[in-house]
Amino acid sequence: MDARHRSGEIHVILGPMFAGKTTTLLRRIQSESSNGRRVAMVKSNKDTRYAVDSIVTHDGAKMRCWAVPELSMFQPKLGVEAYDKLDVIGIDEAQFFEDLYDFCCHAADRDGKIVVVAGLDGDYLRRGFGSVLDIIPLADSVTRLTARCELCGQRAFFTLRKTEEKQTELIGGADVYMPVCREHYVHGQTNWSCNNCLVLSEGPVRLVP
Ligand SMILES: Nc1ncnc2c1ncn2[C@@H]1O[C@H](COP(=O)(O)OP(=O)(O)O)[C@@H](O)[C@H]1O
Ligand SMILES: Cc1cn([C@H]2C[C@H](O)[C@@H](COP(=O)(O)O)O2)c(=O)[nH]c1=O
Repeated sequence: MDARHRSGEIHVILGPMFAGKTTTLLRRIQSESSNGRRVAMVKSNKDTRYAVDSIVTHDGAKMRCWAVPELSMFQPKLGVEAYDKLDVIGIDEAQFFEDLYDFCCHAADRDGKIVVVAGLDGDYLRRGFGSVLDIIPLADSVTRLTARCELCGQRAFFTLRKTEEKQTELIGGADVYMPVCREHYVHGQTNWSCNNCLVLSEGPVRLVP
């Protein structure tokens, strides 16, 4: 059946860095493809860490994708005919797309696509990242994955930045970030502010050389 004639779906995969979001996305897209669905993957062209035109997990699994600055450019880049034939669209690094909400709405509600979205729900300060949290009310399913705390092995819910850069967007991997549990997130900050309180802590870990 043509995708336009069935109702679409939106599935969202969230979590800190190293939680397996991209791995889960790739598996889902590969499984849809094995079931005969026509699939395409898209990521932000801001992320050139491992490859320009592939989505790559931290342990090296990869799949070809379209890299675009904004999702509105996906259909023009792919071509209208190819877009119309698609059943499933996988989006990685969703936090970098400002037009995520509109794209997901149109793709699922209007065009009948199954959209699988992977991204960071929070930035290094644990604030909502980009438009990722905005699409939760649109979703059929939301899966929040956890990583392993790099300092104690407990479940990690947060991403700690190891460097002193302050801008929200800073492309990087294990050189810049690590997954941590709540305790090590709090103690890993040399100073941080929350709800107007400032805590100065030396903590057990020294992150900034
Ligand atoms: N601290 C870490 N540094 C580098 N790789 C890690 C670390 N923790 C986990 N990994 C690897 O990363 C994989 C998950 O990669 P990926 O799916 O790309 O995660 P995400 O997209 O959530 O960042 C794990 O299966 C593991 O092999
Ligand atoms: C926490 C945080 C992350 N980023 C960047 C760092 C990476 O390039 C991506 C996340 O990639 P992953 O597939 O989830 O491992 O986002 C950022 O720019 N700002 C942040 O606060």
